[in-house]
Amino acid sequence: MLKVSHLERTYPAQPGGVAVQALKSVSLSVEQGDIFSLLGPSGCGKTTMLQCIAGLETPDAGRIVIGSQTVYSRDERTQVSASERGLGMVFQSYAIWPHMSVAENVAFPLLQRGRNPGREQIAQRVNDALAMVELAGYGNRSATQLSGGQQQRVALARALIHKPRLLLLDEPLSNLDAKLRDTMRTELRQLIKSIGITAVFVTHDQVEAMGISDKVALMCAGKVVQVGTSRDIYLNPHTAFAADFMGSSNLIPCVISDMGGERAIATTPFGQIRARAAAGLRSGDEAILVIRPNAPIVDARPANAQDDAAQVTGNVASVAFLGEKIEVQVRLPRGCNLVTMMNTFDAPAEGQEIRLTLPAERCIIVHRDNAAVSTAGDVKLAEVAA
Ligand SMILES: Nc1ncnc2c1ncn2[C@@H]1O[C@H](COP(=O)(O)OP(=O)(O)OP(=O)(O)O)[C@@H](O)[C@H]1O
Repeated sequence: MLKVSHLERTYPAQPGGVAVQALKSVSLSVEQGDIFSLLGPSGCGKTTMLQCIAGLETPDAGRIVIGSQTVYSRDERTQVSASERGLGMVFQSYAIWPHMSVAENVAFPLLQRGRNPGREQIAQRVNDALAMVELAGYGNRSATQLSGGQQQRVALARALIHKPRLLLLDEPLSNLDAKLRDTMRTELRQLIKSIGITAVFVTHDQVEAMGISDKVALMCAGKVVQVGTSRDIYLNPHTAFAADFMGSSNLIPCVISDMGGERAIATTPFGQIRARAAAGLRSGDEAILVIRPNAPIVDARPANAQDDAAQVTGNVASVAFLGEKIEVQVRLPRGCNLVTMMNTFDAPAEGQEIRLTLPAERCIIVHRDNAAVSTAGDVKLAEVAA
């Protein structure tokens, strides 16, 4: 449905500033009917990407194809205008007009284009769009009489009124409070899926991306660094950045001391750990061992994993109460802290000795990159190598 190839966009330097390379040869493709998220930290290029797809920003190079239509190609000198791309957009601010009724807000794009389709047809299309977002019967209300979540649905109805082939959403939930955001995330996914439209969704919130998307493109500094389902990126990150941004992780510097078949051995400050390894790593490489907080099994040894699970012993440094779960920091040998999640009812005492089993299939060795190695204390890689 959408294919972006080698897209480049550099914002020219402002007086006294430097040029910003916002997109560096970005390629991705989105399947028909998928909700596809662009996820990454602030400034990584998500909005620039979305605006290039929308035709609101002109790339410097590359190609964008929507359906079978090339809407931008530098080589072919093609540039289809935003209004001719057949897209619907929902922005962070919703851009709902407070002085208009719900129906007038939704009808706005029909009247804007200067081809007024006639009262009856407008009313029919507004009613259809409102029904799609489950706001049938709300047309005569003032837009200000709606809750934040309902206003967001009005914005969605307005984006759908032209029956777009692709829906673009730029952080559409970020103005809602935390609890409503959770509800709306589920609701928005159900709505988009029931309409059957393909959607590209921009967010910097990994929980939001995981909850709403069929696929995620993880972006960092103008590049797409990994594409996959949320589950795939969570379970099989390629880099420390991907592990750190998608979920939370213990990132431990290590050296790969053996690589055989599906398992590798990571030499870490607290011993040798068997783990899976990301593609492209070799024996002798300096790398990062990723241990998700929910990976260790506390004070237990799985009966069927005797040879494939390392055991480490440490002391409880701190216990943080988070409701259903508690976060336990375990101080391991040579200054390493490992964060693990435990059931609230199993809370250990601070200072208590604790034994962790680390099954190999739950640990993964990934490529080093610039992600902060956050939980490994002050251990230096050189020490590990020694
Ligand atoms: N009009 C502009 N002129 C100059 N630089 C810009 C412009 N728009 C964006 N940038 C820069 O381009 C880079 C990418 O910005 P972009 O808005 O695409 O990132 P983002 O991932 O959407 O960030 P956020 O999540 O904060 O919205 C940033 O360094 C930003 O400062």
